[in-house]
Amino acid sequence: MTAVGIDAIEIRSGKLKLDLPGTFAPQKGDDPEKYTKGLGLTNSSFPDVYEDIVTMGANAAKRLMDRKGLEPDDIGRIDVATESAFDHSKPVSTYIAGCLEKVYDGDFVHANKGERKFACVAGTQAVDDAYNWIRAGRNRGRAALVIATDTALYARGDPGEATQGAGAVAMLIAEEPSLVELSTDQGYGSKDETDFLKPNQQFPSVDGKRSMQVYLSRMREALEDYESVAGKIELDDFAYAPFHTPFPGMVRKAALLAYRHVIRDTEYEDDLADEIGRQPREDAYDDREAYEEAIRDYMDELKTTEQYRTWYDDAVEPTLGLSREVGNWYTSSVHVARVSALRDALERDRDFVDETLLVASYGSGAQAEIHAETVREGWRSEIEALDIDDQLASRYDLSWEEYEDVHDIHEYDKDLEREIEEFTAPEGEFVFTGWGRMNERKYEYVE
Ligand SMILES: CC(=O)SCCNC(=O)CCNC(=O)[C@H](O)C(C)(C)COP(=O)(O)OP(=O)(O)OC[C@H]1O[C@@H](n2cnc3c(N)ncnc32)[C@H](O)[C@@H]1OP(=O)(O)O
Repeated sequence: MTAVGIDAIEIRSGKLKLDLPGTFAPQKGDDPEKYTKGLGLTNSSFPDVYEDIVTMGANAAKRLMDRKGLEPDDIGRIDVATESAFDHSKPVSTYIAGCLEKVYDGDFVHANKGERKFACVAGTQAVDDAYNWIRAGRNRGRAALVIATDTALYARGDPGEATQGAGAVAMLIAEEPSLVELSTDQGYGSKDETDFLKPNQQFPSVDGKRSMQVYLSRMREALEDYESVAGKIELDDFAYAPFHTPFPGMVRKAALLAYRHVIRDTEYEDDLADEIGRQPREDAYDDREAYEEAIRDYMDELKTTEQYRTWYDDAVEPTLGLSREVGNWYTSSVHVARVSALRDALERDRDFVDETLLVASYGSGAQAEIHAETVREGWRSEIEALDIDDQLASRYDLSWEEYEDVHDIHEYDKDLEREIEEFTAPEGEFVFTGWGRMNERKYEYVE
């Protein structure tokens, strides 16, 4: 079977940053370590006044197309995943295609365009759609452009305000990919939940604590479903496990739960038995409450063991590198985690071809998806080509007053937008220039 997967990837960060321990924590009267140690975040990427989901997505896509030497005719499909759309009818992919057509000779007239919605898991779903389109033989030799893009902002004062972010990831899905091959084994955990939603509003309604529980429950179901098709997960089979990362502290919880599940009835559990005992089994307890308390005690001990720490430090911690610096990017967050893992492999000069990643995506509302990917020959040059370090280093560091000014314009309030000056000077990029006659948003390319 011809390999299908991610051929190339580009990341575009918002050009501003909010320093969480330095700028945000003092204003909230919080200990800075709540952010750096508790949530695991140092900075949030933030969009400048001329940036939004279209500009970030188009800028990521343009860099990808230029680097890979692609013309519009090479692309048969453009799918955008976002939770931050500003239109209920016209998909963001049409705006992004319109931007790209300003700078390329050809056009995307014969490309199928769409928009995927299921909170943060939509980015992975769009990758799946592209994969299925190619597998079905409907691509006519062309590749798919998948763009996950979000301005992940919360209402001022919401606890989620600490986990904001803004950025886009563009991925080229193609046959014989350079970066990773996707496997057909997938597991899902999906239920109707009311934990995080945006009913006709740009900033979300969130039950933060509940959303964390829902994340863990759906992940467990997805893991069980994955094992039902792919067989029991062996810890040593996976080099890294990138998770959807709203904030690294969430992944810390999910990884511990996943580890407990995976080692049950294995030699890893046996090896730990002398130190912390065996995992509680439900049938040994009179009621669910006592069982759950025993599980919590076991997990508290498990996370301190050298065996667990070693696995976590090798397979999970390296996936969090970029997230700590950029915050939650919703639909692209798990794709940023994958890049962090591959960057770690590069830094450590790992011989990495044919290694496997276990990728765990999640979207509120709620659905988790878990699948495996295999690293391909071209991974090293793809990861070396990223310029994300330069982007992060050149972000404009917002003061508290500037943050307060700029935050609300990304709720797409037209009156506010005219009043606020940009913080950075655009160069060689797509920018938002204002609203049109039919309330459409307008864009230009600035040389
Ligand atoms: C959108 C999605 O992807 S859904 C899945 C995840 N959900 C979200 O991201 C929803 C948006 N986020 C939120 O609503 C909020 O940020 C929340 C609910 C996650 C956390 O908000 P708060 O209630 O303000 O934070 P909380 O008091 O729980 O502190 C966060 C962590 O920092 C720890 N902490 C607090 N102070 C400190 C400190 N001084 N030093 C070290 N750690 C600290 C807390 O113990 C907690 O860690 P724990 O959960 O392991 O105990």
